[in-house]
Amino acid sequence: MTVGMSFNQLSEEEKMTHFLDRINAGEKIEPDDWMPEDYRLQLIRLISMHGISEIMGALPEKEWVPKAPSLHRKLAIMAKVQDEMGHGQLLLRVAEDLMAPLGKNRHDIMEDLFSGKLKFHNVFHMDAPTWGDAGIIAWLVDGAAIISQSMMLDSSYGPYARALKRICAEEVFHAQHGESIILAMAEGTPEQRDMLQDSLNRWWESLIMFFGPKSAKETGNSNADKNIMYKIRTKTNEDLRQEFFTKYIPRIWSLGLTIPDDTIRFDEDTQMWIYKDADWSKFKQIVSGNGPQSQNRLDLRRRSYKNNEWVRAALAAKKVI
Ligand SMILES: CC(C)(COP(=O)(O)OP(=O)(O)OC[C@H]1O[C@@H](n2cnc3c(N)ncnc32)[C@H](O)[C@@H]1OP(=O)(O)O)[C@@H](O)C(=O)NCCC(=O)NCCSC(=O)Cc1ccccc1
Repeated sequence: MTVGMSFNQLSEEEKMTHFLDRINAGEKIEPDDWMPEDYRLQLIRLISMHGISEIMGALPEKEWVPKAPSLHRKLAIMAKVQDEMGHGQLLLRVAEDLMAPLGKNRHDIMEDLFSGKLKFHNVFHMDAPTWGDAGIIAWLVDGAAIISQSMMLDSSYGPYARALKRICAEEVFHAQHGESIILAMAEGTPEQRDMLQDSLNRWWESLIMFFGPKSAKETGNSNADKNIMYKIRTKTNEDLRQEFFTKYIPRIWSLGLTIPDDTIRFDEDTQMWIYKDADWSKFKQIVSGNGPQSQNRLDLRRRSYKNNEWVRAALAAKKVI
């Protein structure tokens, strides 16, 4: 920047260069800083989806709170459900700050969820019919979430990076809770092992989908490519999926469980896992609200939002929110 010149006098191109210099130097962008519109929109897209997924993600395990097999398990799963809701609240606050200059707030996020404009993660549209599913969600879905979120701990957007520090620390506790359920079932009766294997079979394709489709790296124009350029994230969807395989496939095999994909293997030449890809047309259907539990869970969220209207009105009258 020329000495004596204020930031506002710069052309849009010069502002962009200044912004990219800042993020390339590892500086954090804060809510009141100048940011390109595209950066703001990418953050809103990612963080509002992440936040709402945490909230919708509490619902499959919430179903297991009354049915947990012991008091110890009930306390742990209840704490996890509360944590996930807390993560959602934290992230929606971050998204709200980004949306405020566009004249939007949390109500718009909820309306977008109810109208289907704002999608939530594929895994939370699925059934969780047995205790094995509760174990797989905590062990492998949280395990996948830790992998995808840890890559953003040093995200260029300060408020997101700071929120993720707390979220990732809590997700580690969740994954340990899941591992404990899985180990107990894997060492249990033949019926418990069968239940666990059934759950893994049911969840495997959803776990492949969790990281999103392979990004269109060639075009350089996918969300992942843009977000890598903006230093919001550091890895592509496929990098994350491969990391997940490397971490969890040996653990799954060591428990004597089988992965429902007889093509899966590590290729020494490419140092990549070869696997059967997910059905991405099915993924599109699921995330568009046509998964087995999509509408039930959306209805539950809709009802609770409506029932709590009076709380929001009371807080707004007191100017608390
Ligand atoms: C890496 C990725 C997952 C995907 O990369 P992106 O750059 O976003 O995507 P990309 O452009 O490659 O995809 C093209 C289109 O596909 C969409 N899409 C992609 N994947 C999914 C999907 N799985 N499900 C549904 N849609 C998906 C994507 O939005 C885009 O749609 P658009 O074109 O915009 O309409 C990213 O969202 C991320 O890092 N999120 C932050 C962390 C986070 O959200 N964590 C998880 C939740 S919390 C958790 O799990 C903890 C927990 C555990 C247990 C219980 C309770 C809670």
